[in-house]
Amino acid sequence: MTTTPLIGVINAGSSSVKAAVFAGEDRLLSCVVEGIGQRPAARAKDAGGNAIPPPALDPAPATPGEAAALLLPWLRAGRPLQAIGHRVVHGGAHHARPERVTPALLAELAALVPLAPLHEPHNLAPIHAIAALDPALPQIACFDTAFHRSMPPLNQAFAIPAAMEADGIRRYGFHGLSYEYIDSALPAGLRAGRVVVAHLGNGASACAMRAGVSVATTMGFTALDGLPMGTRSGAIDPGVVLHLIQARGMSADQVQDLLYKRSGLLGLSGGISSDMRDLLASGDPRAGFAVDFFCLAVARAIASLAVTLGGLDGIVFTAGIGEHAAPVRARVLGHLAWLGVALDAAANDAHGPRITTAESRVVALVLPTDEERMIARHTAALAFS
Ligand SMILES: Nc1ncnc2c1ncn2[C@@H]1O[C@H](COP(=O)(O)OP(=O)(O)O)[C@@H](O)[C@H]1O
Ligand SMILES: CC(=O)OP(=O)(O)O
Ligand SMILES: [Mg+2]
Repeated sequence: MTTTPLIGVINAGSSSVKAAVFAGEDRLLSCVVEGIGQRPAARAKDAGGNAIPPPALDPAPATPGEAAALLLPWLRAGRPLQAIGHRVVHGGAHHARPERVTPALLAELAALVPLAPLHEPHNLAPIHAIAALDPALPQIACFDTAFHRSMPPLNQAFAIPAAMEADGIRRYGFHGLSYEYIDSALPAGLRAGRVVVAHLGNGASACAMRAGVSVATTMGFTALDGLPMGTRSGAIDPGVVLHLIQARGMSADQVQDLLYKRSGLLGLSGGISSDMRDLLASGDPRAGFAVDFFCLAVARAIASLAVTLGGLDGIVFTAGIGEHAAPVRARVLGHLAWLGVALDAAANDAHGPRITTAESRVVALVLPTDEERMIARHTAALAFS
């Protein structure tokens, strides 16, 4: 009798680490560690969604890499995992699909750390920890950039000297595992249509896709471009960066810290919070300004991405803010009413899945993303094919 292999998954994001065990499409258990670097807290669920004791966070992890190392023994307790899949945010120009981890691959990925300073080190740390503990256990790296390698050259280029693109300075795009999962969860009729997916979490981006293929996306060479995020600026006039260095005497490290860690919702709100929950609950006008800025930026991105598709049939909201923040969705869609988007307010308050009226020309949906399931699918396909 053959048994379905058990696959462990580690998904280190910028503000959280999610981990899970899958047997085929069955999610046996999952855990999320949030508040890393501040007040870390863990929650865990069994296959039925019931709370189970999470791993002890002792010592308290200061980075997602440290949290992932604590999660590993918990994932493996009494369970012989046959492979582990990891989200690796940046795969660079040469990795268009998931790959088995080898020392050569790890050396190549280490060179990409400066392009994803909030993610790549934390993605690679657990891979190294597991390789040291159990060198025979197959590990699979699943790249957030891979899904976007299909984008047409026009949507990958920056308007800089062409030779620089050949040297790798181009739009890579991120959140690809999330977009790929959402594609698999779209209703069949919409899947063939012109769809913009808004992945709005602590990191946020949007992607124009059609028939399972990424056409254009808001994030760029790094996960700093595009929409404003929890603490990242999103798109900003590059002249500001030059000014900060040349006229204000800031070092490159100081500018990096400013744009990655002190900007976005946190910066716009005057330091109130990077968390959309806090901003929506706050009566402070600076929090309201940050929320307004975010909603308008998302709506502008959706309209701009619709151009790359030649029109728009569907909008999907996903990730922490997209799945849970009804007021944000309502405001974004309000800005897009002129495109023929008619919000169903009651359905939106109930978190969908469909949040537009039957008459709406464009359908809007709320679909929970599942990057871990996508990683498990890729890992099983690659490790046991
Ligand atoms: N109920 C909610 N209302 C508004 N925002 C929420 C809610 N739940 C979660 N969020 C937002 O989602 C973000 C986390 O999203 P998630 O996709 O889990 O992040 P990550 O980028 O770490 O994977 C939080 O920073 C928070 O702002
Ligand atoms: C790429 C990225 O920004 O990821 P996250 O949303 O997990 O921070
Ligand atoms: Mg995420």
